[in-house]
Amino acid sequence: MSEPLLKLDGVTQIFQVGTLLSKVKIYAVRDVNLEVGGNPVIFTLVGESGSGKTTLANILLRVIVPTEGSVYFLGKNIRHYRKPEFIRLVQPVFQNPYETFNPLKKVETYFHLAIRKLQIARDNGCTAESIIDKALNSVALSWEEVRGKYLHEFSGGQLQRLSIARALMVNPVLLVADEPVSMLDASLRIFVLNLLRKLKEERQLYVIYITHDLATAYYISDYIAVMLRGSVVETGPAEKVLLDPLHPYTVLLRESVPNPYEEAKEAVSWAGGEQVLEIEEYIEEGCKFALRCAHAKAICKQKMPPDIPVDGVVVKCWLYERTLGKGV
Ligand SMILES: Nc1ncnc2c1ncn2[C@@H]1O[C@H](COP(=O)(O)OP(=O)(O)OP(=O)(O)O)[C@@H](O)[C@H]1O
Repeated sequence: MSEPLLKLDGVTQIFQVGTLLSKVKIYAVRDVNLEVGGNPVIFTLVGESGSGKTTLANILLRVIVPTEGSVYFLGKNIRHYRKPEFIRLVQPVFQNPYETFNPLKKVETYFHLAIRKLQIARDNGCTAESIIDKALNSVALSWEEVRGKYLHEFSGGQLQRLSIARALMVNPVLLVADEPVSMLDASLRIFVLNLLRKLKEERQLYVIYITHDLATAYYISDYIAVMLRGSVVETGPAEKVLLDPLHPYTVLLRESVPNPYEEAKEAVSWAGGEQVLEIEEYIEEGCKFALRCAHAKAICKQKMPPDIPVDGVVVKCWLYERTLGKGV
């Protein structure tokens, strides 16, 4: 693949918040530059509440057109894909599987609808049931187990597998999974995470995994991008970023997880405990961590650091400016 699968170039999303009399612009996502490519990977966006993960997911899924910047899929701006073409390439998996399916309709209705809308069976010369069965088998379910049943007849874990199966029916290249396991209990969480890994290996599927949970991020990710108040502060191979973090914010996060080898068992308490939206951190021009960082210098509060490559990782921090050959 010559072009990266996914490339984000200066992606920025500004929202207006506040009342009519005191409106402020916040950067929900700010100047995000990322590339996902090479062999199929699970690329995780991890961040506390309000860090911009869902906004970025919505941009990747074309639900939102970013205020600035562009997203390229296989070298082509995602805005230039026709809708059916884009749907076949990129599929979402949402947090709450109970909201994916209407309780008054049989779950199979959604599978048949997708087949009809996207003309999947006709293109492949297969029957609808065989396509549904194949997608269900990928998530360890079968047509027999699903036929004629309604939402209340499935567990949360089964429903999340069903929503993954529905996404798989079009044989997408990329899944954008926004907090897909946060509403499941621990054993089901591991099952669904392992399933995503299996799908990556067996179906050559790329996955953007979005989570606030550092432990599951460590468990599943090949690459990781740590988000804070709309900015990606550190990105690179997951082991490197999580075990040997460079950005002071990632260091703080890492210290807040008792033991990363406790695979996805522990709920992560974010640094600083309960998150309070610090509106100043969204609005300020400088680094989003400057107000809380022990290493902050004058420049940190004034100017957003650039993306600085350091030893296979990219870090947005003035501490590493010297590696750009300028000296701090
Ligand atoms: N439509 C909107 N209008 C105004 N502000 C918004 C809108 N959508 C998101 N925001 C704000 O943008 C910021 C980022 O929100 P976003 O939902 O992307 O973060 P998140 O990391 O996904 O958080 P969570 O994990 O809580 O869902 C937040 O301050 C949020 O309040």
